Amino acid sequence: MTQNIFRKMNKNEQAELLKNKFEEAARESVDGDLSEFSNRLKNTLKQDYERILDGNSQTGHRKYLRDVYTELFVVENETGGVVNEHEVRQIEINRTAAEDSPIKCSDLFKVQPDTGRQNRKVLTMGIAGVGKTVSVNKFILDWAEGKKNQEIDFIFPLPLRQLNLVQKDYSLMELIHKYFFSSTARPPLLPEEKGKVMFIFDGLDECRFPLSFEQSEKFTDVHEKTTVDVIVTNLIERNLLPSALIWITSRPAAASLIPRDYIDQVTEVRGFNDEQKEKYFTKNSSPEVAEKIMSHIKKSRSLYIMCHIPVFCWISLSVLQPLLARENQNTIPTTLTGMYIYFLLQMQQLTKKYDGAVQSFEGIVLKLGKLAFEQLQKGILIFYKEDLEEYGLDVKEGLIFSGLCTRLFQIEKTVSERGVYSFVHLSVQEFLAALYVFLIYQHKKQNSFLTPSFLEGRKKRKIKCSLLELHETAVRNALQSKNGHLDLLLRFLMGLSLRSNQENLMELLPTLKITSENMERTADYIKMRIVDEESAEKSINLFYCLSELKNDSLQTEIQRFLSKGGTSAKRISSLHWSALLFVLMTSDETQEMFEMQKYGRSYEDLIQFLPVIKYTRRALATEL
Ligand SMILES: Nc1ncnc2c1ncn2[C@@H]1O[C@H](COP(=O)(O)OP(=O)(O)OP(=O)(O)O)[C@@H](O)[C@H]1O
Repeated sequence: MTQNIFRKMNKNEQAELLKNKFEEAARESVDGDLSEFSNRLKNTLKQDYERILDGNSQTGHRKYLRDVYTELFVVENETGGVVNEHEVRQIEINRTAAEDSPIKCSDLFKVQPDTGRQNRKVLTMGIAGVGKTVSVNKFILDWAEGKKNQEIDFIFPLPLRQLNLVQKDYSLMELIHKYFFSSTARPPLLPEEKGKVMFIFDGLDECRFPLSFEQSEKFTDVHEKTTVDVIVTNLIERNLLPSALIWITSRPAAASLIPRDYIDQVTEVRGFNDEQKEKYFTKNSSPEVAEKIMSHIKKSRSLYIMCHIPVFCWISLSVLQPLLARENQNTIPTTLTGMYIYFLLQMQQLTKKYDGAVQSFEGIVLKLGKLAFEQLQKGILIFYKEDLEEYGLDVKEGLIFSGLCTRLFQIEKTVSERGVYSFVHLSVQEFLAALYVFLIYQHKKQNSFLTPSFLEGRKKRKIKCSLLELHETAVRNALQSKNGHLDLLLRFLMGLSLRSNQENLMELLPTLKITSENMERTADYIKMRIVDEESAEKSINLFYCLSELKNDSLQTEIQRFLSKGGTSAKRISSLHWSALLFVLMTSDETQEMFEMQKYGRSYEDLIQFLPVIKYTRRALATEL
């Protein structure tokens, strides 16, 4: 009004001055607002992210992220190239190649000084328990504490696990308000400048709503209500808030849900390398304990390899720390199954300590195992209250919150106050699933892999099965699975068939009858399947199954073959050939360098050795 009056009075200069002052004040107030909201968000996130569910996630027993955090090995994920050098052809694959170079998560969205380019959308892949969520949490905490990436004004973490629970329609702004600023009357104005706002979608694999990219209509209004899937797809497609940065994490099997065109950079969390494993144990115990643990796990190749997965380090630490303190160290587990049996034993001891014998342990294990097995077969890894109730696990009566379950389960209360449950780790679900399959066989001689509809048609024939038949079905089912979702279950099932493991289980399940069946036929069946198996990953798993059965004859023969100089791999049988690949792929030496000329010199050999070449840092071959 004053401006208009000035103009009417022909005092244009004063009008202009006033206008400029007004605009400046408005700008300052938006900036002030922005930094106030940004600080408020930082405070909220700092509280939410300074502690993590460290493996075993009892409510109230979260650990400080900074206390447990150990640097992870993260790489840019592309394929390797070929380098020529003299008469030796070097094939550099993996880790050392430029495209596979290590990258820090905190640098993922930085402007690159040489090119001036900036990633706007990054997909970070990694297998279960490898540290994706922890990496995301560290990124958020570093930002919230003002340590890194301060050029970003707002970071909004929206884990898919939580978004699954949003059933009503919301606008993007309403969603942000609901999750992050519910205590204020209004949400902030989001800056439109490039790279100022960031959304993090952790756990794409847990997404329970459809993501349809190609057909979806462009949705551009941040204030218009819609369904959560439309918001997510349009943020990724850059229709909604095109200036925003997007970080998505996923297990590999689900990564293809987002077409690669929409992603600027793919990275992979590889877990801990050997040095980082050691650091993890030292940081989470003491140098003496860490040394003992390292020397124990190094004795068993498969445990050592598994420890590149942080969650497995956590399980190893929980199991081995008390065992190594004992005088009698003969009973310390050396196989995967042995480790998980001890893990369950510890859980039971803790349960007794706190709960008394409220529930029959066997009863709970069977219920949990049934849930674990049936849902694993369907690929479901997260559950709601109703899912648990279906298996007789009553949330209301507090069963789930008492002792054992709290230690095996992870409970997340979300904004909607609807609890989401999952096993502390997928491998725990796989172990309990295998235990269930084994116990059902023990009690009823039934094969849990056979569905009721399958059995319907065979009513008149005998339903009782032998352990060999059970093993054969389990192997067949695991080999048929495209994403390997039954691989670990199979390994545990084999391990559970061993007498020594069953003896340890007796402490947990006193009614267990020890099987005295001969495992030779199962081992022969596995060897037969190895010969026919084309996938390197699947054969490796079958070899691990043989290790769980403590049947290492093939490996010993191959080691002997190698120690004799191992020339002309061609003359060995196809079973031994697979064993050779397995031994090479799991040896420390090959990880560093693979000299192919020791085993073959033709192109056919090169093709055959590709799985090994993929695993090694440097592959050497003479001119082919
Ligand atoms: N960098 C790390 N330092 C210390 N411990 C870690 C680290 N990363 C992971 N862990 C341990 O491993 C557990 C699982 O990690 P995380 O939840 O990040 O795995 P993930 O890759 O997100 O797995 P999923 O796909 O199953 O969700 C953590 O609870 C923690 O105990």
